[in-house]
Amino acid sequence: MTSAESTQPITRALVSVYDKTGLEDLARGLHEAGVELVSTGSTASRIAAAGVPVTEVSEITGFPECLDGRVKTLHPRVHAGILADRRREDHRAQLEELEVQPFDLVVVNLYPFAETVASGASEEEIIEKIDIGGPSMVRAAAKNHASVAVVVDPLRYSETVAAAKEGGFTLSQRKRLAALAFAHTAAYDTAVARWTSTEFDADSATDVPSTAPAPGRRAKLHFPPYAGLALERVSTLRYGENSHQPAALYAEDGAAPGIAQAQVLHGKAMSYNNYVDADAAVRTAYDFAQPAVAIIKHANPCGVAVGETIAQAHCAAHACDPLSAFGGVIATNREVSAEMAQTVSEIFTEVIAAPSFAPEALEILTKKKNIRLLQLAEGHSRDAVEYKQISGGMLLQASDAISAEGDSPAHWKLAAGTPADEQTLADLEFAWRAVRSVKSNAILLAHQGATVGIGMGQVNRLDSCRLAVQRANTLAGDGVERARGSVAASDAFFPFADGLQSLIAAGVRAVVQPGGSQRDEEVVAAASEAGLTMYLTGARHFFH
Ligand SMILES: NC(=O)c1ncn([C@@H]2O[C@H](COP(=O)(O)O)[C@@H](O)[C@H]2O)c1NC=O
Repeated sequence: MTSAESTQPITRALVSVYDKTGLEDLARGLHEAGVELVSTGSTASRIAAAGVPVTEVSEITGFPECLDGRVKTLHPRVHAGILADRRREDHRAQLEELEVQPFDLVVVNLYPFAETVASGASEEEIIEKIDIGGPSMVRAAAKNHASVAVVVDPLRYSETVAAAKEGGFTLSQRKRLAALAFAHTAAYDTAVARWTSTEFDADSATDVPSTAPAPGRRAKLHFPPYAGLALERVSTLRYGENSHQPAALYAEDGAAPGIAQAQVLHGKAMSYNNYVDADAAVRTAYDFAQPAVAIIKHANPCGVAVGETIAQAHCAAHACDPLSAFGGVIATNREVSAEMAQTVSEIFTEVIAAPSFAPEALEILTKKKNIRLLQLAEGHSRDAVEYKQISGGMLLQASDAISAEGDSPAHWKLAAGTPADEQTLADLEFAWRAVRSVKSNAILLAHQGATVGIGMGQVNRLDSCRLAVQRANTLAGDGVERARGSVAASDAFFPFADGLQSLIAAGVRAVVQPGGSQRDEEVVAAASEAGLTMYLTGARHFFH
């Protein structure tokens, strides 16, 4: 806005709001500014009860609000008053001829459609909460921003009153309000279209999977013909993956609270890569019921561990690969304690993402100006469906998740060797949960609830096995061969026995893998011959 811009005085306002927050103050303020108020049913009652003069919309239309509120403002006397372009002589003349008085301001907020769906209401109740008259007025006013200001958010009432008292909004302010209003109705309609597409167009929806699901996994998920997204910018970022890529963070309307909704408690602004790694780290840590820590570099874990305490889990995760943990992104599934904070304060760390930080932990960590502390939103979770952009479109799939039933050892099949003892089985379960956070092809070696060697992102499984062994035996830098006596998890089946042979040669004593290869027999025979315990899960956890 430039100071030279002229304003459009506000003399008459149409107010129709479901959410009555701040309504009395708005009405009083507008009245003090000399604005005449016109309003619908219960909005008008609230304004009148506050002692502010108001005209019922039915007096203007000469038609009663009817059909349980389905028709209130849907009338030419209302819409002509909003849509007349007052810059045009012919529009002004028509208003006069039709005896329609124009509106300068429209204040509307809509029926709570998404909230009604989320509440588990019946179809009938949900349908009644599809607002028709509200979006019509909002869109009309936004289109006619040349003459009308539109306000859809109670947070803007005080600036609206201030504008009314100072001669109205400028054109650039009205344009900005119009853009916000169109975004508001677009997000509203997206929610309605997604719901109707899911509920009413189920016949053309695709059901997945076509094969029988593993135990505990979702049998069916609808992919409706329409899957609109409403994204709202949270912040612009310094840059994207690289410094020549401009970037921004958006939050999805109606999504489960995730990393996009987390709060930065301390430190510099989060970068694009920080967000990507924090998301991967939290996904990993939240796969465990016990206190767990994941340390991530470039979207891959360089250490994952569980422990009696979060500090123990952190020490064990860090010990896996201290070299790579430098500059890492850490996530916990428990409050960060003072003890953990003390240890982390001595290691260069980019981000700690956690459900909460103990006050003493905050005191220690906020002394480090370069570390970012990210507090996860209450009820942090992942959406049931995930999106992956490809050129020209988007792939949607049910999010991969650890299933309490399907991924539990109770459902595994012993394919080779003797049944694992309790500790070995616990380590195998830990390794199986952790491996799903490693980019494929993934081989993960673990011992006593901690990773000891991770072979990530290789284009063949043999290399992943070799990498996991080599990293287990060298990264701690103390000459101890940590692969020996460890257990291994493989995110997908072994297509040949060679990868498994390299694990056996390194002294791995038990393996968990999905099975299902054409050469399973060969792989199982190699395990049996080596006296190796091998479990088959029947489920795969590729991660790209
Ligand atoms: N049908 C109509 O003509 C109509 N006009 C306005 N509304 C909505 O009615 C609500 C306000 O109604 P009330 O003032 O009665 O609480 C607002 O959320 C507004 O968006 C309407 N309701 C739904 O479509």
